[in-house]
Amino acid sequence: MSLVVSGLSISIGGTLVVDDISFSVPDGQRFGIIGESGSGKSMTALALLGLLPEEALVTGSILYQDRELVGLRDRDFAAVRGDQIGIVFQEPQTALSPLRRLGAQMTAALRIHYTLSRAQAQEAAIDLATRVGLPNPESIVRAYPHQVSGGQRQRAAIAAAIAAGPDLLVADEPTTALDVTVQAEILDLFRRLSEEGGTSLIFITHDLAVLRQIADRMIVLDGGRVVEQGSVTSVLRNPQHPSTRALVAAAHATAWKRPEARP
Ligand SMILES: Nc1ncnc2c1ncn2[C@@H]1O[C@H](COP(=O)(O)OP(=O)(O)OP(=O)(O)O)[C@@H](O)[C@H]1O
Repeated sequence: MSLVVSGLSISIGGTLVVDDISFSVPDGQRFGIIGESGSGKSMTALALLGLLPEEALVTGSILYQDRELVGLRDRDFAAVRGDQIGIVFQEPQTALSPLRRLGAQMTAALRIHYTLSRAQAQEAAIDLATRVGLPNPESIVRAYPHQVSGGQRQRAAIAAAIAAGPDLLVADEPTTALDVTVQAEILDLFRRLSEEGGTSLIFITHDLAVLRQIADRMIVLDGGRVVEQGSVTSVLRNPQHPSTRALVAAAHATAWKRPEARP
């Protein structure tokens, strides 16, 4: 079992934003966390990555490959991030500096762990660009973020997240800022990466139509609590909680606009 979260609670400034949630993600599984805005999805993701605001109080347990992450020192968490757990955010701009070439950014995590010559770094960047389906890898690694499209920036951010070969990728609304066609391509990429590399994926979204394209199992968060869990197919077929029903209705309402995303 790659990740086991038990009784995780997070409070910030005395407010409980994540309330006693538990879930587990076996090796290689694609797992969805869904909920309306403010339900605690991002706080859960940030807790897995040791990136919560300093004033956050965390209790419970996050076991990753049998190692307890709650209470880990910043320095140790930094080693886990990138190396064992990769992160992809909604806005590739958050992950990518506008001032550095894509190739250097894609290989940043690698260069923390290995001393690479210029030629080796270049080769690794081209290899990563190829793996994430960037066009003309040899030239795109020399481009700056503003010189490529939003979808290509997200591919580069994904390349940076997988560079050091993490066993788990956490993706927080990674397709929300993209148009529907590009969104579908990025979902394909996540699926391919997890199938080829056996990487587990935690995919966070408010959109059930997106989630059904990528995840096998899921939890639904509402007010910081898990209100429903199970396989994506069964939750879609038979939603129990009112907030899950609202998510299903929203997914149906947008489905006519995007036939490939029909729930
Ligand atoms: N830095 C912070 N300090 C205090 N409260 C915060 C902070 N960041 C988020 N919160 C609160 O924590 C709760 C959970 O927020 P979180 O960002 O996890 O929700 P979310 O489900 O990811 O929403 P969204 O889809 O809008 O990103 C919200 O009520 C939010 O207002």
